[in-house]
Amino acid sequence: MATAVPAEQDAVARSLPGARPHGTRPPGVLPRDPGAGFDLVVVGVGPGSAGARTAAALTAAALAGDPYRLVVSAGIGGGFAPDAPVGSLVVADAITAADLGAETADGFLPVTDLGFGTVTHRPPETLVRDLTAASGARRGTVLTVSTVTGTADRAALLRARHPGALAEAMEGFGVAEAAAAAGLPVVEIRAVSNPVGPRDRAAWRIADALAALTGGFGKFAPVLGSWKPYDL
Ligand SMILES: O=C(O)c1cccc(C(=O)CC[C@H]2O[C@@H](n3cnc4c(=O)[nH]cnc43)[C@H](O)[C@@H]2O)c1
Repeated sequence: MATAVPAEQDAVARSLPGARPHGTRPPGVLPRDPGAGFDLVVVGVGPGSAGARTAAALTAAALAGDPYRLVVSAGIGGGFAPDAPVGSLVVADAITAADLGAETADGFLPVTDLGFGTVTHRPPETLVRDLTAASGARRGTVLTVSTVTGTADRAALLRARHPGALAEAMEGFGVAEAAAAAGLPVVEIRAVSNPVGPRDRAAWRIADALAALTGGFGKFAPVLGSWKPYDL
């Protein structure tokens, strides 16, 4: 379970009583209580830090002979109005790097158009379906940005480029790249703290979003714990 900051980790952990910080679980110990199958990692803000720290955690677990089977990127995020209001939960059916590419005179080109890499990771459909059914969370694209959107024009441009986008945050694509490199499925879950648009940091409803994250994980945990990758 990768979160950017400790406050997000605490919000998730409140619904996963047996969860532990990454690296503290003795290899091979079978979980006995709900939540005990989850490890928590603070991966920092932004896709670079998130990717590096997630990759390090996945590699360490694999080398210890106790590899992970699913990677979850979770935290607060901005929501595109009116579809993802403040306090709502979004489960990503696509995790897309929104600004990974090149500006040209004719507009933005994703790196895939330049012949490199990928810009979207898709969480397993059955997992997205079961998480949304269990919680009432919305499903849609979650964009990963390196710069928080701060104007209505930029929000409109992102939505035009990504019509399925419900939310933006700063870590999902980095976490997903690390998961893909390790051959693991990934999902991203965001609780909306602010609308994507003109910057008004004072209006971010962080406490409400963290509470929504805690409430959501009470419903997500059984699904995440029992999900089998039969549709990969
Ligand atoms: O100040 C606090 O108490 C606090 C508690 C929890 C989290 C924070 C953060 O500032 C987390 C930054 C984190 O949030 C994501 N985020 C939230 N809104 C947006 C947005 O509109 N656009 C992009 N990212 C957003 C992001 O993933 C950051 O890593 C503070």
